[in-house]
Amino acid sequence: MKVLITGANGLLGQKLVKLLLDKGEEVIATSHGKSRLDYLEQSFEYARMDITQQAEVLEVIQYYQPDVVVNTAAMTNVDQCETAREECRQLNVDAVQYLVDACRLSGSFLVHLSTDFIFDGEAGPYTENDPAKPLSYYGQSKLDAETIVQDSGIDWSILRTVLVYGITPGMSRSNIVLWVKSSLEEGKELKIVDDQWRTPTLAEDLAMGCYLSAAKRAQGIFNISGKDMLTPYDMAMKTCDYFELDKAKITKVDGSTFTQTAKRPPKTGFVIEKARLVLGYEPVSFDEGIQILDTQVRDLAV
Ligand SMILES: NC(=O)C1=CN([C@@H]2O[C@H](COP(=O)(O)OP(=O)(O)OC[C@H]3O[C@@H](n4cnc5c(N)ncnc54)[C@H](OP(=O)(O)O)[C@@H]3O)[C@@H](O)[C@H]2O)C=CC1
Ligand SMILES: Cc1cn([C@H]2C[C@H](O)[C@@H](COP(=O)(O)OP(=O)(O)O[C@H]3O[C@@H](C)C(=O)[C@@H](O)[C@H]3O)O2)c(=O)[nH]c1=O
Repeated sequence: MKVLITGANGLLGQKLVKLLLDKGEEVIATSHGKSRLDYLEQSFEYARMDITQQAEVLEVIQYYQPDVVVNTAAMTNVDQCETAREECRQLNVDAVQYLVDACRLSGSFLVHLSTDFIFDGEAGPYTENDPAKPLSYYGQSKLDAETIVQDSGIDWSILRTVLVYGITPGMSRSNIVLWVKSSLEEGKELKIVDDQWRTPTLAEDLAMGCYLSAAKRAQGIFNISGKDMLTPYDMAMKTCDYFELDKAKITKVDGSTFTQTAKRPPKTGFVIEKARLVLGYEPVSFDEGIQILDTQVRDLAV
């Protein structure tokens, strides 16, 4: 199948390009900047596509006529979304309408990425049928995008995920395992919350979820996350254990002392039985995920 990926320079984007190439699929990687994928050995197309530019979206998708479009691109800095709301809306909502309209013309199946932050975190872990009630503007933007996709009349799947971790070259943002590891290696002290609950997701598992839903053209909403319910403090302790870092540098705090611009849902996490049953999705444990990440850190350090 011919798959066009938006935001292909991102954490999920890079993992998905690699996975699809390893599977022998035809890949059109796109993003709004220049490619950060030239380390990959296999050949694939790269095209600039700023998804906030409607004409560009239409032109690129009409030109390539992909079987599947995977929309990974988004404004993913939750605190920045709270203050830069217009920019967040343009990228996380308006652009999704442009992608839907283009997919309708090309007949492409759309795989759209969404988040646990559409929930208020009062009743986690969540299934695909639970009512959404976002607390942040980021969460609201991702929920509005889901509505656009669900009301589109095209063929689509929405993959919701949680706290993605992993490593790729040229990352535009960090993630919990990496910033805990690098902060402690630099001798910094950390305050880490123990009152938020997540099912953290290895980027490779999320990429596999995208591949499975695309290959099966599986219609509907699927929870694609890790399987361990942990707090950020638990994750930090596990990171310290694995990388033999100094736990004394980490202070356990809660939301009363650790304030973030955007309100976080306290307990999310996903029930992933539907993805297991319909897609054959099976994630690694958080401990296995750290091991996988470590081998990649070593490879990148070489
Ligand atoms: N990371 C997480 O913890 C979670 C992520 N998700 C969702 O998963 C998806 C992927 O997340 P993740 O890979 O971590 O995100 P990243 O932030 O790593 O990647 C997003 C990519 O989108 C690109 N981008 C930004 N603006 C545009 C634009 N105008 N046109 C095209 N591309 C653009 C960015 O480019 P550049 O690198 O140049 O800035 C970036 O590479 C997102 O939809 C996110 O909402 C859901 C739950 C958790
Ligand atoms: C930086 C920092 C974070 N934390 C906690 C807060 C947070 O819950 C957790 C992860 O921190 P972050 O700010 O990276 O995570 P956050 O922005 O909450 O990550 C979110 O990203 C978007 C894209 C999503 O869709 C969500 O699913 C979720 O993954 O670690 C601390 O406890 N101490 C710290 O110093």
